Amino acid sequence: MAGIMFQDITTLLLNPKAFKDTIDLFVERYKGKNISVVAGIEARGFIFGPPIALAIGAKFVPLRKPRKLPGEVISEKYILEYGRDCLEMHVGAVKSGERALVVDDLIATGGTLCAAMNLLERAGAEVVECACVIELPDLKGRERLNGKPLYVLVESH
Ligand SMILES: O=P(O)(O)OC[C@H]1O[C@H](OP(=O)(O)OP(=O)(O)O)[C@H](O)[C@@H]1O
Ligand SMILES: Nc1ncnc2[nH]cnc12
Repeated sequence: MAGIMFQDITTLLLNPKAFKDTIDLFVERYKGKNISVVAGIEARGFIFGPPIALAIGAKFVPLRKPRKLPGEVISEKYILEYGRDCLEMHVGAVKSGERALVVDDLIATGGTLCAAMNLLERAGAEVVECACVIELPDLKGRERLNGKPLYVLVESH
């Protein structure tokens, strides 16, 4: 993609110690926080979300691109650094009042995380925090999260 400095997490996955250390940092932060839902964003949030969910005893809820989930869904459209897209979540996956963590690999403009939080909040969940491995702070994605806390492991300028 012309003009985009693509941040690739696949090299991290090739190093089992680095991958485990990454997951452990999130698990240390979120265990014992009464979080019952880890929502992961397709596609790269599906890599980091499930191991965190298993370690803290939460269910994993996939937030998917359109027309991938077989059941009834709610949808949120959003705009990102290189186009527009939409996220969907199964109706009934999350109950009203549940405490949720949203996980993705990276925040750029924040549009994706904003759409994810909207889906969870429409289902009545309380989003406790968003967690990403990488933040691109120059794109000011944090400002689109309506004051919701965002935890990241590294910033890339
Ligand atoms: O903060 P934003 O500007 O919304 O961008 C961040 C999103 O962009 C990337 O996913 P992408 O939409 O490229 O999809 P993919 O994971 O399926 O490759 C990344 O994994 C985040 O989900
Ligand atoms: N620069 C970037 N690198 C990787 N994933 C992205 N998603 C949005 N912007 C991105």
